[in-house]
Amino acid sequence: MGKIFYMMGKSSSGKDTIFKEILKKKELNLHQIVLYTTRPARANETDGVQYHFVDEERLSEFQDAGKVIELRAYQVVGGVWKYFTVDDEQTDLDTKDYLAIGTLVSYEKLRDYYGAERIVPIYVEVEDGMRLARALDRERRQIKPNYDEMCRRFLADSADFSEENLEKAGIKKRFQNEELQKCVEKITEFIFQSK
Ligand SMILES: Nc1ncnc2c1ncn2[C@@H]1O[C@H](COP(=O)(O)OP(=O)(O)OP(=O)(O)O)[C@@H](O)[C@H]1O
Repeated sequence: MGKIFYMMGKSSSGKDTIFKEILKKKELNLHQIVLYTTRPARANETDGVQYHFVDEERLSEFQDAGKVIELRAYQVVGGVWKYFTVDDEQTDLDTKDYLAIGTLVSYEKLRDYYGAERIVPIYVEVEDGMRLARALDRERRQIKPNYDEMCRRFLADSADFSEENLEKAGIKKRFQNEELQKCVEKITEFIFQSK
């Protein structure tokens, strides 16, 4: 039986970094779930790689077919961009295991859709002060740092990943990301055991 290993954590907890490291481990044989979005592709993006870029009409077709597992909509200047997970032919849980990143809410939706035995949460945690310092370091390296947005995300994630919400979602196991390689090794071992 295939499983979806679902990585979550507050902003700058290191999800993206760990995700890439885990995918490099060929022995785990994990596949990616490519999300869908209605936002236009950026110049350096390729359809089917970062996202499947689709229009509202295609989204409606997926919705009518009951294939949209979770959807998030963001108001942006000039419209609304939607990001969503589709139960399409790329996800073959009979034979393959997957690695994905998401929010606590999207985790719960996938779990309700596929069943708890198929979705394994991987919650990454870093002490708040260290996490904020990493977020600031990362932001400083941007060509146009956006400190307002960094602070907004930091505060929003405190609420989204509150102890109460983690408890409600049934998240018990936590992986501390103090030292990257140690954390990656622990998660790799955990995935092997959970397969
Ligand atoms: N163990 C670690 N030690 C030091 N720095 C780390 C460690 N893990 C990640 N980082 C750094 O912390 C920053 C945040 O990591 P990353 O972008 O992977 O976080 P994220 O959880 O994906 O954040 P977001 O949700 O905001 O995109 C990056 O600059 C990354 O290089």
